[in-house]
Amino acid sequence: MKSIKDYIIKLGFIFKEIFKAGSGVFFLSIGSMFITGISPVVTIYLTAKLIEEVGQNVGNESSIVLVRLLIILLSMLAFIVISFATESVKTIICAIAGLKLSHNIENLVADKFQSIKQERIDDPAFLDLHSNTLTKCGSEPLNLMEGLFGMVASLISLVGYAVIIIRLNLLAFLFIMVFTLPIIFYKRKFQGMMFRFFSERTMQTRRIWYYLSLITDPMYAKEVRSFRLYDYFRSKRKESFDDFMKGNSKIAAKEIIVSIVTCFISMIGAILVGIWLVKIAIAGYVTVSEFYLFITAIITIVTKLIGLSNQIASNSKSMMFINYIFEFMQEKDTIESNHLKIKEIPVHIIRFENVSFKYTGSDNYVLKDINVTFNTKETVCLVGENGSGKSTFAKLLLKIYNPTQGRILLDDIDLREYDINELRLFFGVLFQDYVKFSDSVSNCIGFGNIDKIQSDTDIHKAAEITGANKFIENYKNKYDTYLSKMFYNDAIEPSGGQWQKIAISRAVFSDASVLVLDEPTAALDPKAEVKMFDTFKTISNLKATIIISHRMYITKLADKIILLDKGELVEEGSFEQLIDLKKEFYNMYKIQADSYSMKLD
Ligand SMILES: Nc1ncnc2c1ncn2[C@@H]1O[C@H](COP(=O)(O)OP(=O)(O)OP(=O)(O)O)[C@@H](O)[C@H]1O
Repeated sequence: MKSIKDYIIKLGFIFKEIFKAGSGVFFLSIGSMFITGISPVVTIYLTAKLIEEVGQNVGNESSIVLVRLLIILLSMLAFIVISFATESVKTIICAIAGLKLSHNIENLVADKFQSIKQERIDDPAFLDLHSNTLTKCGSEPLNLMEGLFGMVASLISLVGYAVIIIRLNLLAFLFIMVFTLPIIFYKRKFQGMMFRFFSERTMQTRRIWYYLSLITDPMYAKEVRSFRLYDYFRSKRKESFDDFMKGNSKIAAKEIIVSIVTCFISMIGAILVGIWLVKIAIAGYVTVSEFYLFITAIITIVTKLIGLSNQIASNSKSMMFINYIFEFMQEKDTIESNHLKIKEIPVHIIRFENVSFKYTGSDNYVLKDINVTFNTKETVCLVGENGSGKSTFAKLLLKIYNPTQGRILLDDIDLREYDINELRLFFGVLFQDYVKFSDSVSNCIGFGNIDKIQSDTDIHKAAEITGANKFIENYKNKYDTYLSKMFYNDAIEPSGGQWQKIAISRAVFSDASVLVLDEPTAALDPKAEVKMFDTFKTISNLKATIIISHRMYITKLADKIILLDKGELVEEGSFEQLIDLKKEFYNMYKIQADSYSMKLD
């Protein structure tokens, strides 16, 4: 009962979306469904009528007879033309509305995706669902609608044929029906098996796609070619694909055999009833035109029933795929947000209180019992070895993840109490793996604050602060220059360091109170790096800045340095304090300083 209700709810959703995409499709499909449904029955009925009329009027060439025959003939043709025209228009309208429907459902999926927690996005099981949803959300809803209307059309035809056969003999009809039951049952069963196979192999399918992208995506071309990896990834893809096909072919082979056998079984009913019909026709119990009508109905009803079994199976498969969309839309692991606004005060205090964190699926704590307080007048530098947890610290502060234990407080209130959008405006960020947008320079910087993306003066100011203006102004179209050659031939591909300066400009352009910069100088040349040091001085005078860096000289900027080691906060204080402490920070600083004081001769 629950599953029927569930089915109806899902169908209701799909039909609502189809209606939104184009009510014309809906009504045309209903019209076409009726015409397609009754058309074959009407055609054989009119043909039988024509045979009967011709038979009764052999030798009678009166104009009344000729007109009557002509009317029957024209009715047949008119019906064929109308059904063909409706079907053609429906196909065209469906193709257009199908695009719109796919687009609308993709948007719903994208809206939902935006609300999913990062922890869940990191989960491979979620990536399976995500991939299944995205690959099916475009095509399956329309497939289901067309399939259901097609099924109703077949049922209408079947009712017509059933009426004809029942007029002949009810038992003959039941006899035919019983013999077609196996094919309907097994077709549905195999579609279920195929669906389960595809579901279980989603990760393998993703892997096949992953290898394809490695060998075809321009983004990977340089590295794959330089390391001569093409053959390796191609063979890995083939290996995965062959294994996938082995499983797929096994089910398909079984399905072919069972289809042929059940098809023959269905035909047995029709053959037996046909033999009986021939016998009663020879005995003179039915006329020639009735014989034509009945024999055509018997043969066609079986082919229609076989067709219906395919439709039922493919509709149930579509519905199973559509379940992915529903499962995705019902994801509960969404980003929580409360309503609290951030106070408008000159200095905010941020406090990590017994914060520990481990990533989903991992047993290891990446941050362990962190306690630290800093305020937004301070410039904070986070240092530590690779993997010590610096970026994770920043991600918790940005509320991309929540602490596994402990709390992060902003002005003594847990970050979880705040409106998430307030927090997103409060913090500006440069991620280590920042995005290189394919867009104009102006937008690439303006994305730092979408609400004032039109403000060219502020965009230019941000680029001046970071020094990005120097190379931007050399571009022919200045700030209107398109970056990355994804769409335009005359676009510019900035160098690694130039991209980094654009990304820092984006963070600077944000109206954030606190800037979090993760490895902001990693791609800069030595001269640019020294200049960027002055830039950070300027930025940190303008707003609170948290810098994560392996460049120890940057720590001179800091009011507070936090040193992490294997997820633990091991040292904390001003530059002078930590140097005087002569412990780990001192050692790290000294190693780098010594390595830079190389003799020039
Ligand atoms: N999404 C993730 N899922 C699971 N583990 C992760 C994830 N991101 C990072 N880690 C693990 O967390 C640990 C800390 O990583 P993090 O990126 O915070 O270190 P880091 O100090 O910023 O390192 P680096 O200086 O190399 O950038 C590492 O062991 C890393 O493997």
